[in-house]
Amino acid sequence: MLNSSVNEELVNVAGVKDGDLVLDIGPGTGSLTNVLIKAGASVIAIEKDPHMVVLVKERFGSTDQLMVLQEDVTKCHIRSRLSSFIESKNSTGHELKRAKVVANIPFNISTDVVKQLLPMGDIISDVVLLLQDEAALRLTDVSLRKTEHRPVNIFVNFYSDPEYKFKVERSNFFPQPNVDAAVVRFKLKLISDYPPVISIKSFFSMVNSAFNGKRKMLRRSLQHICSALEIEAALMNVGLPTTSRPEELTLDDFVKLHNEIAKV
Ligand SMILES: C[S@@+](CC[C@H](N)C(=O)[O-])C[C@H]1O[C@@H](n2cnc3c(N)ncnc32)[C@H](O)[C@@H]1O
Repeated sequence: MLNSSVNEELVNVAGVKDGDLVLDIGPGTGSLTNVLIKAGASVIAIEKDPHMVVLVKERFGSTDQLMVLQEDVTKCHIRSRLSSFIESKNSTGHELKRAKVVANIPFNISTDVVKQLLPMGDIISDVVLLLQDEAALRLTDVSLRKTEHRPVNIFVNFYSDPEYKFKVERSNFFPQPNVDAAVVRFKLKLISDYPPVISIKSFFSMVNSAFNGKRKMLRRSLQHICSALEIEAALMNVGLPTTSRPEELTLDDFVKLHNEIAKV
């Protein structure tokens, strides 16, 4: 990162304050980690590259605000790492509740990381990421109604309130990538604020099946769940046309439809 103010803005967007617990994914040489530590946070950094791990440990050797884990974040058991850290801090008189995630992650793992983190609202309050601009727009724009974008939008909006914060031009990076980046914030919902579905697992299974039959009417793509007539009846009962296609439904429509089908 050539422009260090971008790291400061990431930390500001997350509202990091003294005593917060922050997960930094891919600390690299530690430029973002440094801003987090200066803001007074306790930082858990997960870094895959052993050389970077050595580098970042050397850079912050004298601080007890940093724990570096040499792991691949997509394979890491983040929940147990965070909860055991919170428990051990709280046993020494702290009052840590939920962690924040602030990270400048490689673009190729961003969707996996978003899918991994958003369902952890019980233990994480905010996820602030620097993403490829196109991915940032796709994940946060609730008005997008393109078939290929909708399943992930249903997922993101089920678990969080997403917000596109600002664009970061490619000239801020070295080597310069051939795409721009953007900062996004996901405010994670507590479990009690999730849309009221009868079963989260079967809800997402239905959403995914609906979109697997791209541009197909739901009465056809959901036929493995129940008959076309039953799907048509469920659509009518929730106030939707019997000819509805998945890209025409909002998150709320999917929730109502799932709960209606579950009664069958
Ligand atoms: C774009 S650099 C970020 C550097 C740093 N955060 C900064 O602001 O200067 C990405 C870092 O993520 C690390 N990384 C890549 N894939 C990873 C993975 N699956 N798990 C953990 N770290 C990963 C890389 O080794 C690299 O250090």
